Amino acid sequence: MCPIARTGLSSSSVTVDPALPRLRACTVAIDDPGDLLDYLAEASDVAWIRRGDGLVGLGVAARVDVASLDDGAEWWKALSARIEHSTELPGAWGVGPLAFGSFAFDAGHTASTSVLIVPELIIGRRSGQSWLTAISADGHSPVLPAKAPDSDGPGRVEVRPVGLDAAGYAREVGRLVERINDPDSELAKVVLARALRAMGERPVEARWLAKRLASAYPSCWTFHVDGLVGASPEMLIRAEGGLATSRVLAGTIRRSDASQDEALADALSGSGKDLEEHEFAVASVANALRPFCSGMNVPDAPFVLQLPNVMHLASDVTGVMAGAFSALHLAGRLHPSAAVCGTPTAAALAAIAEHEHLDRGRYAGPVGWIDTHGDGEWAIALRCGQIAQDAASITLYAGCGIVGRSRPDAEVAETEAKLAPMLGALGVSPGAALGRS
Ligand SMILES: C=C(O[C@H]1C=CC=C(C(=O)O)[C@@H]1O)C(=O)O
Repeated sequence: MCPIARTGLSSSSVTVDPALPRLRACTVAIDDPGDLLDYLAEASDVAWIRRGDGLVGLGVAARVDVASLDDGAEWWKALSARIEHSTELPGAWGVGPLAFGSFAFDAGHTASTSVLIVPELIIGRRSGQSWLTAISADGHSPVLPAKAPDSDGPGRVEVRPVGLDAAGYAREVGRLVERINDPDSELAKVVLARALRAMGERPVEARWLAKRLASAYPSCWTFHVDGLVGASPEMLIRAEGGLATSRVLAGTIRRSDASQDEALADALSGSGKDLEEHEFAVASVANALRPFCSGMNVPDAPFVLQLPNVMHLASDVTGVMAGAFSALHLAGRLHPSAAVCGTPTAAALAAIAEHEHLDRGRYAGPVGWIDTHGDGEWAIALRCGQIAQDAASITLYAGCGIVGRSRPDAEVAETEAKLAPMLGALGVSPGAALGRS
């Protein structure tokens, strides 16, 4: 049995639902367990990996479907108050009992649920320190399980559009550009997405995809929660000990070969159309975060973030929190940012519903984890796909910010570049999947 030495969170001001379980958590330091993704075995297991470090969660100690980020924040706050935690690593950020979650982009326009999962066992590693946390009703001690065996992957994969095909997407981009340029319209930017369904010869497995994504896109946050798997470059909100950080991306150029990188980076940072897209995204995040901060740093100009497939204009917005705000509470204020929705928000949401012809599900919604102190990391679920319940297929998504100067053919090409990570992880050549040889 794991001795209970201290509790995880003060329960002041939390209304405790008696239906919530009482849980005991025990954290122990361990030797390096190797590749964390090797431990993923079941579809309910969760993962959060960057540069080889991170977290995997196995089994389910508690799970809830919630209607909103705020409902999720309340549920976790109440459950946290019922978790007793003993730990060999007191004070270490993100170490201990956690909830992992994935939220729908627009709860009002989707058949998808939003979910929070508290795993029974968390295996973590950060900066050379590894640990195990067990969470259960009886407070048993954590034990490192055997690594799960590798599968053969999905085999031959067939890809088809869901909703709009490339020509339909280009047509809707053209219509949006006309609307945005109409002097009577309040619309300034709309992020329009498209989707592909990839069907495997064998089941599509999160672990297979996550391992390939984590190795090909190490600087991105590779995630898996409830069938949503991807490698996102965009951090909606990271909360650590009173500091809030958001990595805002908008404005994209496709990479070709390394000899072109400098010219491409110059072209991107000098592109008026991309800078306009980016400014809307930064303003939406900075304005939403400001009321919760006593001080903020909003960069005057973006830097160029280089990924294997694309370059993005990027800004790291930081703030010192003016109170104890949880990462999920802040995610609820920031989502949907103009990086995935548009400006102004309500008009952009309505335009998305009208022009996109797609249920986004959890694509472009927050995905991440939260600890019992309210700290955590919530990325925007981009460069991702949702595995079907029967694992026979995965739906892949990509979107682009449309402004008055956008060109339909260039936006189609940009969605193709953004689909490349998931297609590559599935072993499909993006050219073949998109009807180009
Ligand atoms: C909406 C997506 O990307 C966003 C993040 C970075 C750059 C973007 C852009 O340049 O349009 C998008 O705002 C996506 O990947 O599906």
